This record gives sequence, C-alpha cells and structure tokens, in this order.
Amino acid sequence: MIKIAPSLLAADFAKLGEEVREVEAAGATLLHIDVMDGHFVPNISFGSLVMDAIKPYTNLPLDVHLMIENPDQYIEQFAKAGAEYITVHVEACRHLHRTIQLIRSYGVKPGVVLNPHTPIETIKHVLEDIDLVLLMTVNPGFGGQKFIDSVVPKIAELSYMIKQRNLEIEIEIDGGITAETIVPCAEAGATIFVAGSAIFGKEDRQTALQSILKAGEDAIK
Ligand SMILES: O=C(CO)[C@@H](O)[C@H](O)COP(=O)(O)O
Repeated sequence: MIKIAPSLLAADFAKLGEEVREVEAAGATLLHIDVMDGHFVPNISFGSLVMDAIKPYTNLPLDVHLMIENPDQYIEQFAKAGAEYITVHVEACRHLHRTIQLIRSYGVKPGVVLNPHTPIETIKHVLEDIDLVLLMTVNPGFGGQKFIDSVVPKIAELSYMIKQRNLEIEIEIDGGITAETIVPCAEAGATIFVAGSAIFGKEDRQTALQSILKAGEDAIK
C-alpha cells in the first residue's frame, strides 16, 4: 500500500490549520513534520509547539523527522506532543540503539533516517528494533530540491534485507518526490512518500496528491 505524507515545511505557515485540513481531505495518510535545528542541517524550521497548534485541525498520525543534533534531549517533548513516529538521523546519533529504546519507551514508533551517502550497513544491527527507515533522496535542510536518483538501488537493497529477515518495516522516501520520481522508488519497495512542494506548492492539493498516489499505486500493480 502506498502512503503519502505531505511535508509541513512547504505549507503556508500563516494558515497551517487550513493547510493541514486540506491535505487530510485530499487523501494524506500521515503528516510529515520537519524539525530542523540549524546545526545538523543548515536551516531552522519549527518545534513541538507547532504540533500542539495543528493537532486540533487533524486526525492524521504525525510523522516527526528530527534533523537535529542531540535528539535524545528532545524526544520526550515530541512524544508528548503526540508523535506517531519519531525518526532520528543515524549520522546524528552516537548511541543509536539507546535513542531507539528511548523513543519506544514513550510508546512512539521509532525510525531511523539515512542521508543519501550513508550506507544501509549502518543500520543493519538495529533493524529488529525499528518500525520505519527513512531514506533521504535529497540532502536534508530544504524543500524543493532535485531528487537524487542514485538512492534508488539503496531502496531495493534495504527492501531485500527487510524481506530476508521477515520484518515489518516501512520504507519511507523524502526529497524531490513527484508523480514521476515516486515510480522507481515504489518499484524498489518503498511504501511511504514524503512530498512537500509537489503538494503544498500546487493550487489544487487534491489533484496533486492523488496524482502522486496513483502513480505510486500503478507502479506496484
Ligand atoms: O526533510 C526534508 C528536507 O530536509 C523534506 O521533507 C522536504 O521538505 C521535502 O520537500 P520536497 O523535496 O518534497 O519539496
């Protein structure tokens, strides 16, 4: 099943409640929350207060992507703000297994994120402990960047590893997702797709989201 997670980073911050309602009505499965600290990535976005603000406007599960140094310090705060998933970058975690356990201890589903250059080998010893792997198809920090297609073989590699071990782990893809780029990613085994500018950047969010979803579904028929 293909799931679309619109990225809040590309929404109109002056009317976030309406924006969130609109993508939920358009068929989103999750809402992707991009948290950036200006250290791990060269940009600053928002924190858990924004989650508190949008919660009354949506029933969508919140998929929190922490692009921050020292995530352990903030996990409790995002868990209490209602995260369904919290994903942390393998590149930002000195004790990745401990961080995963910390996320799980709050009843939140843990996930790990890999930058485009980071090999799958870095997470092979924690796969049994997580619910989701997020593969970046851009360098994190900004919306609207070009999809890096050399990540596609990594999706297939991860999908194979998950199947070999009989695990139930979602593969999520983030960066430059459109109705075209979703196709090779879905074929390679990804199931959740983050899309920012390809949805919030369009006047008609319903048509934009549905065309990406349909392209992904057609690719795995
Ligand atoms: O995490 C990030 C960027 O760091 C992403 O979630 C982007 O916000 C996706 O935006 P588009 O590439 O879809 O415009």
